[in-house]
Amino acid sequence: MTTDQQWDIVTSVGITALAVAAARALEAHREDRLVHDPYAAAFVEAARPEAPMPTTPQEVDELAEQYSSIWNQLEMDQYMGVRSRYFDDFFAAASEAGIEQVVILASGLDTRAYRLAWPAGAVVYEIDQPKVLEFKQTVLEEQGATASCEPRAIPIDLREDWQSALLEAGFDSSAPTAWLAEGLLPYLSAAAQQRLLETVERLSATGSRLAVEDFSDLSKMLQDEEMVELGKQWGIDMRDLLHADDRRSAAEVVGGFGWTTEVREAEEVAEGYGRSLDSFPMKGVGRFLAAEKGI
Ligand SMILES: C[S@@+](CC[C@H](N)C(=O)[O-])C[C@H]1O[C@@H](n2cnc3c(N)ncnc32)[C@H](O)[C@@H]1O
Repeated sequence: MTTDQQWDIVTSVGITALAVAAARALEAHREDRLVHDPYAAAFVEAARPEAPMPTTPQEVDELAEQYSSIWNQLEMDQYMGVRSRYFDDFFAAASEAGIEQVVILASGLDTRAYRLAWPAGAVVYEIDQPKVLEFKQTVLEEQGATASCEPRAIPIDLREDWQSALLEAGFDSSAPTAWLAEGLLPYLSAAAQQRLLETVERLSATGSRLAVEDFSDLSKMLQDEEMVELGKQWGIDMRDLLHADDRRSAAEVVGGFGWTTEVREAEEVAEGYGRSLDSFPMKGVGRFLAAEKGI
């Protein structure tokens, strides 16, 4: 991103959060679904984006002519299902290990705070832009959503001093934390990504865990005309929004802090869930990192 502007749920990078919610809504209709997000479709319905964002297979069919050829080719929902499930499993394992403090960086319309079973006493901090979180809260209230954790919204830009905002909201840096950065890093410059990971390291007690959707080569994504075309339909210029500058992977950075790291290719993770990403255009680009801060 080239400017420090604010955005809402239908503009700039905000609309990518809506698109991800639409993909999760579609996932819920699959017989072999990997996640079920009961609120995803309601977000799309409430936002009324100008670009069509199908949330049911019927809508995909209806929009086939003008839109879904791209949607289908991208197989976005296939990938999002895998990605969502992988990070759901990450949190299940963290809860199992006794971690009760969670921070979701760039939470967007992620509803894990509401749809996952959390241990008693768990607190889930969600950081994103103010208007995105405001929209999310309104829809969740309309839906009567309840959570088994205590969700705490931190409305701030992640390029600003979010550390202070988090601490002011009650974050305990002496307790182990489970962190997530899903669908975030491409929207940060290399320098902002580095600062973000340094802040995570600074705030993490021993035993903390971090999961990241990492990318091997973002420039490959930007060379994909269909991806860029899809962005245009959403009113965004992917080449302006995404940073393809040279950077160290998140695994390299946190590995350098002494964390243990496990990196898995998205295709391999998908196979483990019985799903193929063979025709996914970002093939070989997406990977998932799970890291832990040891003693
Ligand atoms: C593709 S969406 C992913 C949302 C969510 N993590 C998910 O997977 O459903 C990208 C999100 O990153 C947020 N985001 C991007 N840059 C940000 C920044 N500098 N500060 C706060 N949020 C940011 C956007 O507002 C948006 O919600």
